[in-house]
Amino acid sequence: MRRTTMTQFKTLDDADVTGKRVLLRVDLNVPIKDGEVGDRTRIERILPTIREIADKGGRVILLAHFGRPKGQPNPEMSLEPLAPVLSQMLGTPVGFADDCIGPVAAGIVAALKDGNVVLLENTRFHAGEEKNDEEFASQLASLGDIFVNDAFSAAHRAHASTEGLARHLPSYAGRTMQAELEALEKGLGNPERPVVAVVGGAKVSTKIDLLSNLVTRVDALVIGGGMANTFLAAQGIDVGKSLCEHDLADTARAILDAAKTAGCEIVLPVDAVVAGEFKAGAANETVAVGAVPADAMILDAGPKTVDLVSGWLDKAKTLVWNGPLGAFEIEPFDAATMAAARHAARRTKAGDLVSVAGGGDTVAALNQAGVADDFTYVSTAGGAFLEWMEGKPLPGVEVLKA
Ligand SMILES: Nc1ncnc2c1ncn2[C@@H]1O[C@H](COP(=O)(O)OP(=O)(O)O)[C@@H](O)[C@H]1O
Ligand SMILES: O=C(OP(=O)(O)O)[C@H](O)COP(=O)(O)O
Repeated sequence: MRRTTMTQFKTLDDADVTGKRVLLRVDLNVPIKDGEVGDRTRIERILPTIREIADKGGRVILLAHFGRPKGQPNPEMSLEPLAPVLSQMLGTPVGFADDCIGPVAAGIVAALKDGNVVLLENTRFHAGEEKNDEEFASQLASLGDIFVNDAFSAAHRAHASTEGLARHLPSYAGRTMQAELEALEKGLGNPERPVVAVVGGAKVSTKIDLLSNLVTRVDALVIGGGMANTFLAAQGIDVGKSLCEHDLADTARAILDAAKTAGCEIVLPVDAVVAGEFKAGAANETVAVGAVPADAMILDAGPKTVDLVSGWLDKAKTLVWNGPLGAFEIEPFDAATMAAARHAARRTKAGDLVSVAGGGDTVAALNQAGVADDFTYVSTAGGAFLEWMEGKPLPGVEVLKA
């Protein structure tokens, strides 16, 4: 189906971290529910790298983004609440600096002792992060002696803390970065057909372009969640107030054409659970996709769609899944995602399916269904995982090879 040769970058095995200031890029873009961290998988996965560096006497300076604050400080997207969570999970104090560059960051880094850990504020509070600005990258670089990237799930972004920084400092892959690439290669390097991809979720504009390539690599593509609404609308179906990117209608139609050319079956919802508000327990009804009321929004796939998806999961030998089929965080709109997760898990346990799923919310959904351990592999990455599958070079990985 793809792919690159295995890892040609340096790892922590090659790094001398003792007494060094180690800028460690991690992905703390975790689901937050009622002000609390929901699913902790992304944090759990970075603990071994943090511990290894700290145990070897390195000074760990954590860099991460949260949400999409568009280059401006935004208290709602502060990483500060993550510091006590990290501290509790690591079993060691984790300091916090409320800026990732400048005197505040420099001061807290200068005070670090060997084995200490500090978290710096959201890198995306500076416009230079997403622009991969040289000056911003060099300001980050001035805080460290070496750079370790353990954020595979952000490796598809050519940002200052995922890509630019690696051109300023000696750079290494962290243990999670290494493990993700090895596991994906093992699970999907040479997949058994039919390969069925399921793509849902809410990040429509950033993921839709990937689909035109994905359809050339898989036998069927199930489109669900918010992503499906854009495709339904592109076919002239009224989706009411649903999450939908109407200006991507042409892109959606081009993907449908590309799928036809490639012989990839596209599976779209045939029915939907709709509600007037995005709220747990909101009054809802199940309707055919052609009958969504103008003042309602699609929040889940309906039972006929669930049957359709199950049928494709039965045909599949390999499943690649990113993005939930509905707003699974709020009941009862979790039904389709839970049903598909459990169905795929059953087939995997029976030895009939290789199932690889990824994405912050997708992992949370699998944990909510209680089946994450039954999947062949669960990646922390969503968009990066899909881009890896397409064979697209990931900037955050490529720069480590340079
Ligand atoms: N029909 C829908 N309407 C609104 N939001 C949806 C819908 N279906 C799924 N979602 C939302 O998609 C989000 C996950 O999307 P995304 O970030 O793309 O996935 P991942 O993090 O797994 O890559 C969830 O918060 C979920 O509530
Ligand atoms: O959560 C992430 O991606 P994902 O939702 O595709 O898994 C990563 O942290 C990247 O975030 P971004 O899509 O805002 O660049």
